[in-house]
Amino acid sequence: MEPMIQVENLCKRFNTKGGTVEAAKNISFSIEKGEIFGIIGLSGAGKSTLVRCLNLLERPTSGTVRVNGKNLTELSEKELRKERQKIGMIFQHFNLLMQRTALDNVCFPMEIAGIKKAEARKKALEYLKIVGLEEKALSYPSQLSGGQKQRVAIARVLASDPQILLCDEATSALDPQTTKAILELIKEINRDYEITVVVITHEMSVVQEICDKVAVLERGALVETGTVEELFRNPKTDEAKKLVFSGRTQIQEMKGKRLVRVTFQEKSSFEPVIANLVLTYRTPVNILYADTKNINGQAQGEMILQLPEIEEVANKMIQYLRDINMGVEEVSSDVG
Ligand SMILES: Nc1ncnc2c1ncn2[C@@H]1O[C@H](COP(=O)(O)OP(=O)(O)OP(=O)(O)O)[C@@H](O)[C@H]1O
Repeated sequence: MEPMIQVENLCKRFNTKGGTVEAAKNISFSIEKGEIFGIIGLSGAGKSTLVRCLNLLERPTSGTVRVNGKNLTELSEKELRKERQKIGMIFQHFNLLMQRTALDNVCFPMEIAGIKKAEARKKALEYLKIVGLEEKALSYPSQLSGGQKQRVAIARVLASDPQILLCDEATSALDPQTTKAILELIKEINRDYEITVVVITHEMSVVQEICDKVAVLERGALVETGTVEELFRNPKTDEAKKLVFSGRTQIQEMKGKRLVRVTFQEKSSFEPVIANLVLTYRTPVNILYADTKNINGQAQGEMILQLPEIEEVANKMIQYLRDINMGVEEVSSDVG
């Protein structure tokens, strides 16, 4: 099957007074239909430029962008407008029309598409219901919380019946709890409406929460692509390591002394637990030993972890492991 989005040798250069900025350097990747694909990078890496090139809001200097097999760079303005309707977008600052109610914001793309007012309102209410905001239909954006505003923006995207949803730092202005809820909603939409999703973010936790695959951008170049699991388990480039942990220096400086023995029922649960632990506290741990033992006919996993030196982080990690029902005991450093 043809990829939903296929980018080949995409370059974008900006000519500024200070010289030429290469915001995208020979980027190639493809996104399959129904996938949730993350593009992650630090500030200035070129994420916004790349996502704007995907719907040609920004015209690439060279290279191609194919959506559903159509090369967008070859289309006329009129054809391009038609193709763009299939690509919805949500933003960090929501971009709602402040003078319109939530309902009228959702009606907006339908009005432009020439749908009759009564029908548009009926549909808009349905979309607001899908995003869990039916009772706020007549509220103005200024009367809504950040999470609610993003829900309206998502309902507005649904109203244009897109095949692709581009999310440009869509949760960056939200608190962790609201972020989780919005990511959950995006996942639901991806599943229920088979909308392919592209998530632009600087936060690894967002990628972990929602993405199937991820591409790492560094100074305009795509340095690593793979499944989210691969990136967590084995980040190859420095940039990916920097994103997975909070910084390389921290890895080098790790001199943790405290050892804990962690036990659990299934060996299979060990990898996601460590990935989550490292990601939650942005600090690596050393696995000194891991095995499965057969105890009374039951598979029992056992791990010896070396925790980071910072006591506060180590204590939090122990609590985290206890909270998810793992057996945790401190051991002296002469184990093994
Ligand atoms: N219109 C423009 N004219 C000149 N330079 C630009 C333009 N847009 C972006 N750039 C430059 O391109 C590079 C990438 O910027 P971009 O906004 O795509 O990065 P980003 O990863 O989205 O960063 P952030 O997360 O901070 O928004 C930067 O060096 C930026 O200064």
